[in-house]
Amino acid sequence: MTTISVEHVSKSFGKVAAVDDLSFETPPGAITAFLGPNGAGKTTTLRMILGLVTPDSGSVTVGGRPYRDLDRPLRQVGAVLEATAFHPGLSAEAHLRAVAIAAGLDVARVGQVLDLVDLREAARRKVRGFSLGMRQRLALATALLGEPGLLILDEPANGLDPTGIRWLRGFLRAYAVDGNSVLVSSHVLAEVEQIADHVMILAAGRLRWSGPLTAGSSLEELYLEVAG
Ligand SMILES: Nc1ncnc2c1ncn2[C@@H]1O[C@H](COP(=O)(O)OP(=O)(O)OP(=O)(O)O)[C@@H](O)[C@H]1O
Repeated sequence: MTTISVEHVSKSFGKVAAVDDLSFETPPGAITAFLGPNGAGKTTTLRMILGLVTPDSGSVTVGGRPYRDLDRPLRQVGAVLEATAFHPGLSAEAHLRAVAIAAGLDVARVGQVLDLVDLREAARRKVRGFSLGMRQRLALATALLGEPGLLILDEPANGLDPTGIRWLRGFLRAYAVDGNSVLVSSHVLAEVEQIADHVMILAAGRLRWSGPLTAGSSLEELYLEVAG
């Protein structure tokens, strides 16, 4: 069970306090949504969890250890951050094979993840011709290669068509039901209401609200009250 633990974390860029004394733990086996206005510090926090940004103070661990100290990170954490870059001249399949080989994962997993994200038919096409939604699916396939217990997704529904959004919802629910954890950052409150078990609302780098989503109460009202 891979839990994220953030303890008294702060990060400034020059005079901007992007994250200010932030503490939280993600509940295991659940879908947690990370919400907040533009510039609230969500992406900075996700990047600190993944060891891409170093906090000025505090501690960030995944399954009890800093991300950079994980022995086989792709087996523990799958991440899709914004603007995921692929080599445009590679096919989806070649991209996935390259990542699998580099990470010491079984290449047989490539076919499985292509099926999981429903990209099998486009597997041999060059990524340069992929739509935004297809890129999202490929990014998710890449994140799933190591069968991680934790998925971290930044705006995963961005670019997906309505069928794709429904598919993503079902996929993430099944993934969480299997005992895995999902942390998803989003601005689409209607989508979050349908998908999340637990919500964290960040504003100006601080956690303003955290708790389970309760049926019948309006997330939009709560969000506007807390962060608006
Ligand atoms: N590399 C950086 N250099 C300078 N400032 C940065 C950097 N990264 C983030 N910031 C600043 O830190 C603050 C938090 O940004 P962050 O991207 O974490 O917000 P966010 O909640 O993800 O916003 P959005 O919803 O718009 O994606 C912003 O004021 C942003 O300009």
